[in-house]
Amino acid sequence: QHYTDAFAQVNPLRKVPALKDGDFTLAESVAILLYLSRKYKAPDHWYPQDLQARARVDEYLSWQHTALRSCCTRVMWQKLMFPVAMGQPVPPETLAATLAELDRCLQMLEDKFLQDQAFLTGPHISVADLVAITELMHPVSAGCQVFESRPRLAAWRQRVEAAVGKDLFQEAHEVVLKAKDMPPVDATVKEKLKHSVQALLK
Ligand SMILES: N[C@@H](CCC(=O)N[C@@H](CS)C(=O)NCC(=O)O)C(=O)O
Repeated sequence: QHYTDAFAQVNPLRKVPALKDGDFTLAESVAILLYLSRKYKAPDHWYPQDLQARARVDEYLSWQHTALRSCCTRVMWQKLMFPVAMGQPVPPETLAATLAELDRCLQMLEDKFLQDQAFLTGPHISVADLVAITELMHPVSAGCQVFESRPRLAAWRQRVEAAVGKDLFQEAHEVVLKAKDMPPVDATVKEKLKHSVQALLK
């Protein structure tokens, strides 16, 4: 669907997510999240007005794109999507290097961001926690034990789930957690995806 002309009208980058609000269209997940939190005047803790509290959230959102998000996506593709959905084996040394990078990223997430706080950017949940938990569910869906040997991160995950509510938490991750059961993609889709996903093999 994201390769159709109709979708390109909404997001010429042909990526999801994309937002259409009346005549206004917007790409990029973080920009969409901040747009929605401002439009609906979400409670302050999600994206605080306070200069430095907001800067902490911005700091996380800037870091995650090239760090946690990048390696969680690559783990999911290398461990699950290439071998299972695309029928393309991944060299074991490539996967091993990506998993080692995930480990380093998780350590940074704990040491630099979470520290001894309740949430990633302080005592209250913010959009940073939402962005982080959704990324972490990608390696979880591929069978990685992200939380098992990390009690601080596991306790944070529980706090995020409690803060958003169990049902919403489950609903938000339902699709990604079912990725392992998806049938192999057909040849046409594989051909279309080929170019955009090859970079995830590095
Ligand atoms: N920086 C973008 C990345 C968007 C992105 O890469 N989306 C993926 C799904 S998570 C996608 O649309 N992949 C399909 C493709 O590349 O063909 C964001 O955060 O929204």
